[in-house]
Amino acid sequence: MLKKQLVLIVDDSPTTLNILTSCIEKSHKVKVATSGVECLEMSEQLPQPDLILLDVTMPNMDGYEVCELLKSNPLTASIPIIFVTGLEAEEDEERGFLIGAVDYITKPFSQVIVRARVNTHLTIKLQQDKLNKMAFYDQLTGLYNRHHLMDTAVQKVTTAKNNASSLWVLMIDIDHFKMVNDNYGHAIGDQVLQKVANTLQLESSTMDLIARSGGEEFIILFDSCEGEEAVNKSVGLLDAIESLNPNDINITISIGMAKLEATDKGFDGLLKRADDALYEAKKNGRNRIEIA
Ligand SMILES: Nc1nc2c(ncn2[C@@H]2O[C@H](COP(=O)(O)OP(=O)(O)OP(=O)(O)O)[C@@H](O)[C@H]2O)c(=O)[nH]1
Repeated sequence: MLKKQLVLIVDDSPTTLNILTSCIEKSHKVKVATSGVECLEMSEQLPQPDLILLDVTMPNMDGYEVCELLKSNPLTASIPIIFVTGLEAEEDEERGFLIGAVDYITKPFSQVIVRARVNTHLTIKLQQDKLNKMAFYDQLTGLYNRHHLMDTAVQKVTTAKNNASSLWVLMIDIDHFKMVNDNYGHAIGDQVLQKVANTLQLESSTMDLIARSGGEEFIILFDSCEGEEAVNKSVGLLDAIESLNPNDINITISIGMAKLEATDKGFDGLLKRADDALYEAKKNGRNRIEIA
């Protein structure tokens, strides 16, 4: 069964809150906020709302200001907002759309219309979330995919160069993975990939960016991490996989590491050095780390 989506209703009038809640609470989860400040706080809290019904005229901070703040915050920018308001002039409605609302409902409202519009925008949000998931994440392991990693890596290179901070790239490849498929079958191979991915994620810090770049290959970016620390972290990954024994199969990985240099113009050269180092690690016997 589909998980119920969450709607945050924001209004300083308890009567309006009650009517709107009764309109939609049968089909959706509902939370309420009675001020703009409360709305901003609740919008960042997990689980985040899938949709916000926002009153315009409220004391202290009006709905337009709340909407602008939500849209300028990367954590809340993608939450759709419907204004529900007594202001019915065309300029008011235009202003609502111009600052990023997806819809505008004027009071007194029809419950049927509110329900229909809420359902429409929740459906769009659900589809948008699914598309984002497919665009950014690897289906088998749940890690980021190569496409997302490449986009993010370019930004990280720019940030590291501007701040003169360090950035490391690790290319990781499971050793002799073809034998796992050949000996145990593709389905077990998939389970091994999932367990390796999970371990790499658990062993890394939340700041590290981990992606499955294809097949049995992974890429990790270490941000603001100096040489000795980066090497220690890589050794930790190597050891964790060696002792994992997924499905009672002895698995090891090889790692190629490279550090961003002042001469690097973008991410490609850095990635190529990590790839060359990985090739050396394979050539020199596997289950080992080589640094470019
Ligand atoms: N089960 C499974 N296997 C995959 C997947 N993607 C790629 N592979 C397999 O991964 C294997 C990679 O084999 P190779 O490139 O020869 O490398 P290897 O056997 O790991 O050998 P080295 O890298 O040299 O240590 C191939 O058998 C691919 O079919 C996947 O999503 N699931």
